[in-house]
Amino acid sequence: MNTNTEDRNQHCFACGPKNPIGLKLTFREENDTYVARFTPGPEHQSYDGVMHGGLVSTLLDEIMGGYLYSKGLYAVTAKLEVRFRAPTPIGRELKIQGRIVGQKRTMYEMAGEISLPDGTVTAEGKAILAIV
Ligand SMILES: CCCCCCCC(=O)SCCNC(=O)CCNC(=O)[C@H](O)C(C)(C)COP(=O)(O)OP(=O)(O)OC[C@H]1O[C@@H](n2cnc3c(N)ncnc32)[C@H](O)[C@@H]1OP(=O)(O)O
Repeated sequence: MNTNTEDRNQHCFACGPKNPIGLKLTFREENDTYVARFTPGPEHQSYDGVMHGGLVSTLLDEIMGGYLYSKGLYAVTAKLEVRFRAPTPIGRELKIQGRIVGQKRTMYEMAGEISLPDGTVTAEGKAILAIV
């Protein structure tokens, strides 16, 4: 683990600006929801034209964990559940959203969602994050 606080998380696969093969997500908060947008390319696919399910899970993991991190809470994912409702297509802008659902002591229950410009939800996430 990198102990240099200046450099910490700069190589995160999902959001690190210094990761040359990362997704380089950026975020904003809207009405108690964390939001990012990402357009997957051919390098992110599994079957032809469909985003890889592991990367769909990465987007959901990041939006939920990143939201807590943005609030100054350093959390790790203790549990992640993904429901793949529809194929997530390559080449269309995805809206990724995450929010806090509940909290018990150091455990946060989070929810996430990925949707297409027409509002179709392609994946939903539920996660338990542990503050460390
Ligand atoms: C910019 C940053 C954005 C980051 C977004 C991405 C985040 C990530 O992907 S982080 C990487 C993936 N995650 C990890 O590597 C985490 C690895 N796991 C761990 O570090 C530990 O297992 C950790 C911290 C989650 C829990 O460890 P520890 O505190 O020792 O707890 P543990 O002894 O397992 O459990 C204690 C209690 O916590 C609760 N708990 C632990 N895990 C869970 C869980 N998954 N669900 C519900 N409750 C849980 C339970 O009450 C448990 O008691 P019991 O075992 O009796 O049910």
